[in-house]
Amino acid sequence: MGPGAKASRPRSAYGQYAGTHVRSKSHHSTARPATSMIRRDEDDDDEEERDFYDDRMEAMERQFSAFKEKMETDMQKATDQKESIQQLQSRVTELEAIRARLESVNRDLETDLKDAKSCMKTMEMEMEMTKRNTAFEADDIRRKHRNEIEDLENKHEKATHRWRSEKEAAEEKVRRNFEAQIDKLLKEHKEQLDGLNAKLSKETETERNRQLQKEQEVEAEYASKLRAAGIEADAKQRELQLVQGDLTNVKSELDRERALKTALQGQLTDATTKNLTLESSNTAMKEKINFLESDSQAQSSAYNDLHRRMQEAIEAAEQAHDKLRQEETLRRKLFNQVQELKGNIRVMCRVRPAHASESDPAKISFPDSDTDSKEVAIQGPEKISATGKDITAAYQYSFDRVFGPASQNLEVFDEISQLVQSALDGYNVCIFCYGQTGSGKTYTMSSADGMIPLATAQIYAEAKRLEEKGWRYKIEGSFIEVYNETYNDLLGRSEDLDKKKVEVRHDAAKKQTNLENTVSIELDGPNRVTELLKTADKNRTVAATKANMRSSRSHSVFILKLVGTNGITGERSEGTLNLVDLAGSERLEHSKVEGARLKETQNINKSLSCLGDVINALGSAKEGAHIPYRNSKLTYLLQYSLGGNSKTLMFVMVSPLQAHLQETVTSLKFATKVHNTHIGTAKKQTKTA
Ligand SMILES: Nc1ncnc2c1ncn2[C@@H]1O[C@H](COP(=O)(O)OP(=O)(O)OP(=O)(O)O)[C@@H](O)[C@H]1O
Repeated sequence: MGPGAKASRPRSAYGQYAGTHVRSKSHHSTARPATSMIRRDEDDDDEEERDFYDDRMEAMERQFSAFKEKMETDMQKATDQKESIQQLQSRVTELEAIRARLESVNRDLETDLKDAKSCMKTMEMEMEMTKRNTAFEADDIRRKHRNEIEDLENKHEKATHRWRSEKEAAEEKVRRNFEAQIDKLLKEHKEQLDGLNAKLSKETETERNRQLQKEQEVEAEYASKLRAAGIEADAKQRELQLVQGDLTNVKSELDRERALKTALQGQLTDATTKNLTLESSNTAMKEKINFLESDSQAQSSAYNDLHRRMQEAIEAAEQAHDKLRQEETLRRKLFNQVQELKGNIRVMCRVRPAHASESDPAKISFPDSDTDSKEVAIQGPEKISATGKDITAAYQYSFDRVFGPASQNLEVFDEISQLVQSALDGYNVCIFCYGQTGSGKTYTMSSADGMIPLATAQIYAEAKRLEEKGWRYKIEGSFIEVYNETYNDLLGRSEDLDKKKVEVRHDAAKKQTNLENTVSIELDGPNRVTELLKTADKNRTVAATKANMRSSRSHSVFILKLVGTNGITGERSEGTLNLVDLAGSERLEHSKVEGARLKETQNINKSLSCLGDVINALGSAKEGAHIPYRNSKLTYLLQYSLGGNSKTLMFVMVSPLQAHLQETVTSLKFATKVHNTHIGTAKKQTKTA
């Protein structure tokens, strides 16, 4: 910097140092010659300049040391920060390691959770199975008890019968003994009586003789005494008084004798009375014997009468049986007429109860539950229009019968028991449950007190009752699953599921369906049904592990073939009872599923819509018109159980939840369509041999 710039240089830039400035260098300056003013001025300028530079240097040094100090402090700080960064980095590394460890633990836990969940699922399934098995076992035990009670009752009846015949034999024996005893007693009594009579007459005779002898002796004595007295009267006057005294004595003795005689006569009278009493008791005894003899005659005549009346009763019973048989035939005819009047396709609706865990129930009401129980009303979600009006949609449906959430399976069965009776009478009957997954189809059909166990129990009881009317029934059961448009035998080996080809053949002439490659079990006792259901359930469980939710995605058809023959009237009837648990009816959108699930969904939608088509065609078609049974495996299997020659009942099952409202309305609409269908008259499969 030049000296010229000095005047304009702002010192204020260094002003901060000005107050503290120590001019040590300026004092150190050499003395200037006082002779030359110019030179002195120049020296002054130099000095000033030097001062200035000194000041600057000092300031710079101070700045430098301050800067150095600051640098050192900053360096220190930087070192500290580096250290703390390093510490933080090592902490971060530690935390990273912990996080990695925790993540792996988390992954392990998730795997465990998954395992536990699948374990829980398996356990739930096992529990369900155990529950069902327990229910079936309870049924077994109940039936076993019932059989045991029947056995005991039979035994009791036999024992009573034996006891009665033993009692009769014992009575007969006692009667005979009694008669023999009476005979013996009478004999003894007669002998006694004869002995007594003989003894009495002998005693009487002896006594009479003794009296007579005594009288004669007394008379002889008296006569001799009289004679002696008469002879001696004259001679012995004085002796007269003695004799008179003697006479008095004799008289008194005579009186005594007479009294004795009277006493003896009294005794004789007594003996005669006794004899008479004995004779009268003898007569009474004889009368009694006669009475007893006449009683046994009366008894044998009563027996003959009874025998005759029994024969008459047997004949009357035979006639009554004949009449009963005729009435049974008439009953079947009338029963069928009633069924026809009710229509050959009936629709009933059942709303299941909500579980404790289910909230948000739909608004479902039963307007005529106190009277006919045929209506169900559903209210849609609440909506208010732009003008503020309540425009909540309300739907009302009417069916042959509506069951509310409180209804029990037994109550439901009451309504279908007539159709089960029809199957025994030779009709083809098809009862199916329709509704979305979880709406209660399986509960209604296959639970321990569901339609399948109750229907088979009724069939057994009814078949037994009809035995006395000459009917003998052969009952055969099969259980078929329709999954992905293929048939599976639920009574076959579980290894054969989805492998063994089950064939369905129709005999158009006999209007019968025959299954090939399937196991059909002859149900010769109620326990066999339980076994059958257990096998089917086991196979369904195996199938469920192959495809999740398979039971909801497949149709199951329980088929009972009932062939009855009447040995007396020569009648024969062949009926079939089909109990169908349909796959869940909810319409899954194809776009939302893929792969195996898509195929399942397509097949379910196809078979359910085919069922609707078949019912629709049956309702509208003329005789002989084409019915599209072949369009799905389900309708093909049920060909002869849907339509002209059969009676059909559809249960539309309804979930009580608001979340399922849309599906509920769809199901109820479908059911209404079916309800409005009128199918032709059913024909009974009866032949006369
Ligand atoms: N009437 C009822 N009373 C009591 N519980 C019922 C009733 N109906 C159904 N449930 C219960 O509701 C649940 C679903 O019923 P269920 O399994 O029968 O439905 P689903 O329609 O057969 O379903 P999926 O199509 O999956 O087979 C089950 O836990 C069942 O026990």
